[in-house]
Amino acid sequence: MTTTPRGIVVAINPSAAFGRGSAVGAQVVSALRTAGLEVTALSEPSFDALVAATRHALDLGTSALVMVGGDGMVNLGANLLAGSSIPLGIVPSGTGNDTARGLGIPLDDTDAAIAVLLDALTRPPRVIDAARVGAPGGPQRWFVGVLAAGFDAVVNERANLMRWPRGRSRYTLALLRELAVLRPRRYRLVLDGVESQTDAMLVSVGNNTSLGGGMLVTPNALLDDGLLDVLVVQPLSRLAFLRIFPRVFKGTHLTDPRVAVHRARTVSIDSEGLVAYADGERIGPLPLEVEVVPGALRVLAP
Ligand SMILES: Nc1ncnc2c1ncn2[C@@H]1O[C@H](COP(=O)(O)OP(=O)(O)OP(=O)(O)O)[C@@H](O)[C@H]1O
Repeated sequence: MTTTPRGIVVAINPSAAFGRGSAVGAQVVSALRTAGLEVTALSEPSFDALVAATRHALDLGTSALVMVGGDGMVNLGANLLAGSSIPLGIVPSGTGNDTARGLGIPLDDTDAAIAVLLDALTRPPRVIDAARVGAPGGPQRWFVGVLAAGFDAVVNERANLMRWPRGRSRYTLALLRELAVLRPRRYRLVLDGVESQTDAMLVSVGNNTSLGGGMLVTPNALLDDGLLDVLVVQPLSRLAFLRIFPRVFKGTHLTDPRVAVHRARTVSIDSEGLVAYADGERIGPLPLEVEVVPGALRVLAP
């Protein structure tokens, strides 16, 4: 199939939010066609097939790439488009949708998200930062939202290993299981070249504000300030951790003296036996190096 530069590519994750993505995808394609756009709709049986199909469609030329899915799909879009002039659109249909949330795209109203997308297509795209992450000397990949390298990453790894239950309760169950064995970990952090060793419960690196479906770990992060917000939560008893944890949903945990946020352009993180996640996707074991690239991404957002 050919795509004229005026055309738009829509990549759909049919399995997003445990199957919601398929219906949302059809709705998006139909609405964009009704609005007069030439749409190349891509939905494949596997993630790898979708990556290949999307790459091919981008090679043929497009005026925008719209991802229908959750943060994992946005992460794919960012990895395909960072550094290019093609804008990334998002119609959220995932579980967490934290990138869309931070960009101000409607989350639970597909018609409203489509209206925002169509409106954004009439204006120059918004320019935001993206972050590059990789093992020292290894290949790098992009993320837009938050990199988790503490207790939250441990919960994510645990939830991914579970086959049951479906939906968000999987994360709740994983959270409860990991809370039972909660302990601080020793970290080596290098922020803009300044090294420190610290014990911490949570270390997150935010380009955006939230992860896990609205947990505002780095509530003051700005998508266009050329900086990363690095959250460090000092060792806490299980009880103290449980008291602070609900406050993360409102971002009010920052007032606790055991919680600090540092700002940096480059961050290296190391801690033994930890696997990091970014945009909800598994990145890999620490050590990792993160670097913000100002203005790397164009997005179709309010
Ligand atoms: N057919 C498919 N097409 C695309 N992705 C797929 C497919 N099947 C499974 N996936 C998986 O879906 C993941 C991305 O999911 P996505 O982020 O879109 O939704 P989610 O996980 O429900 O939401 P969120 O990431 O916001 O919590 C990919 O990592 C990929 O492995």
